[in-house]
Amino acid sequence: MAASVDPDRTEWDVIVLGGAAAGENAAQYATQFSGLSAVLVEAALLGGECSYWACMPSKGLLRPVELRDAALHLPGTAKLAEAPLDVGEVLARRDAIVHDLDDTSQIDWALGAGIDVVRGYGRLTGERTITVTGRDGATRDLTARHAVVIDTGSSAAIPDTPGLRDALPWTSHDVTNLHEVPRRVVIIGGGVVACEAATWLRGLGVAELSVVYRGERLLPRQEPFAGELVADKLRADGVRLYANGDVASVERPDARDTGVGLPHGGEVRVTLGDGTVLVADELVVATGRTPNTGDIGLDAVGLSAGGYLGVDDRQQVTGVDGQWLYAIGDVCGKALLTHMGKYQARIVGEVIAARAEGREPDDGLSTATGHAATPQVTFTNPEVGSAGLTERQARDAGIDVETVEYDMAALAGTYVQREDYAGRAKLVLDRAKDTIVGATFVGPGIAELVHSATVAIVGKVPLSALWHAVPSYPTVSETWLRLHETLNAARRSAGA
Ligand SMILES: Cc1cc2nc3c(=O)[nH]c(=O)nc-3n(C[C@H](O)[C@H](O)[C@H](O)COP(=O)(O)OP(=O)(O)OC[C@H]3O[C@@H](n4cnc5c(N)ncnc54)[C@H](O)[C@@H]3O)c2cc1C
Ligand SMILES: NC(=O)c1ccc[n+]([C@@H]2O[C@H](COP(=O)([O-])OP(=O)(O)OC[C@H]3O[C@@H](n4cnc5c(N)ncnc54)[C@H](O)[C@@H]3O)[C@@H](O)[C@H]2O)c1
Repeated sequence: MAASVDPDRTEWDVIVLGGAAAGENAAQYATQFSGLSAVLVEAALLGGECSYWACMPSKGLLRPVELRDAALHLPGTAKLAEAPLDVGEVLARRDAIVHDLDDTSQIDWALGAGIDVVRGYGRLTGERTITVTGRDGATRDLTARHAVVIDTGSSAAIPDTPGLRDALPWTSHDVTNLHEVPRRVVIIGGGVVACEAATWLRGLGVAELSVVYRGERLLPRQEPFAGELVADKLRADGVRLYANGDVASVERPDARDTGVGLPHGGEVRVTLGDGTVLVADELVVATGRTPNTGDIGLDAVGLSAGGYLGVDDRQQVTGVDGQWLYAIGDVCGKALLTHMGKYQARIVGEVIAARAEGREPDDGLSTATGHAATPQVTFTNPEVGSAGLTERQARDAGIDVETVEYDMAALAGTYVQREDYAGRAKLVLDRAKDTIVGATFVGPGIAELVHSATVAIVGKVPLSALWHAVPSYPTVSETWLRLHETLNAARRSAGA
């Protein structure tokens, strides 16, 4: 189908509400071999959070910080790295990475792929129908012949702490698109966003940085040692960590909306539950996400607004008859990660194409297998990479668990990287099947190691077969060999 942006067109085979990367993939997979037509309805920038406000700018800010830290800890480059980062250049590269918040290249991609784009805010109005409101307030009614896919994503959640909203704190949008580096910053939250943001803010020169979070540990969804190793490094870099830190109130007398990434007013005072007062020039809220389902017309199709959308393994929304409504990405709450949203999109696109032809999709068109191995890399220093289940999750799932851990600092492959390498690996095994159900690696430069674990988990490769997968010397992948040897030794001594 030729691309068109015909302003009078009202009907397509597939409507995707929300044009993030996942939505783009769903439209592509639904149309590419089927002859179906699709339109993306996008209220802001085509490409969504990841391209402009999340994954891409954050990784662009983290890379120079990581590189300088690695150089500082290697004889021969340490002196070269003593100079602080060139903040102007780092921010300019970040701006290039987010295309100066211009989505022309993504629009060109969509139209080139034969996918239409309608700009505006869409709401369901009934079965397979959406009303889009443009920036000028004009409305347009769209109908889908076969399917509607919801990809409206999520937004930063702001807790109901007294004074917090009125203080106009930075969210992930501001901290990834910062234009000034404040001298003193308080971050509320201890998850992925907080830990990554603390890493780049300190690296870019924030002089006083405090992180206040609920619970004992950073990165609470990971194996406990992950948060501990990240905390050790943040502390060593001068970041103050407030575990079990409840924020009682926030005061900022002259909060002002100065624009994205600029300080939103003057000094801010953050009072913790134990009476500690932290004074800063900016406050960052990183306490989780809220699905964007509050105002997308869910009541028109019999669903409640505000929560995550329940879906089955074909990403079809549960509680709606007729096999026409699907949801992908953050909005379905399965895994708030770009690559998992795009995986769901690939499956959903093919499911829609099959059903449009009148056939039920084959069993392989299910997101169950991929989700059982969900990989994630947190780009802190050290990096935290994981796939599948933690030990806790595996035990809760009733699996007969066996675990093995290894200190990655003992590898030749990590010693050549830096003298002070600190890292740890852990495998979670299903004892009965002798297969891996979870893996965690923590250390500088482990990001690319994660996919080997994902392959082992998805392929259900027995350990006896993995033993013959020989890692190159001297690489970080030799972690696999040492984990095998450690496990064999433990099994032998248990047997003896
Ligand atoms: C700081 C940060 C860093 C991150 N880093 C990573 C990372 O490194 N790797 C990773 O895998 N994940 C990362 N994530 C998570 C990742 O950004 C999200 O999982 C991903 O963006 C979710 O994509 P999505 O498809 O759900 O939609 P979103 O990216 O949330 O986009 C939804 C789109 O829908 C549009 N929209 C919403 N409602 C409507 C409507 N009613 N009508 C029309 N359009 C609408 C919005 O304008 C938006 O463009 C990060 C998140 C944050 C906050
Ligand atoms: N590299 C990546 O893959 C990457 C990077 C960033 C974000 N993400 C995704 O984005 C999602 C959102 O990340 P996030 O860090 O915002 O959320 P999160 O749910 O991962 O972490 C929230 C943190 O805030 C703490 N918290 C919650 N309420 C609090 C309060 N009132 N006071 C103090 N602490 C409080 C929690 O204890 C937790 O530590 C994650 O699920 C993650 O998958 C991924």
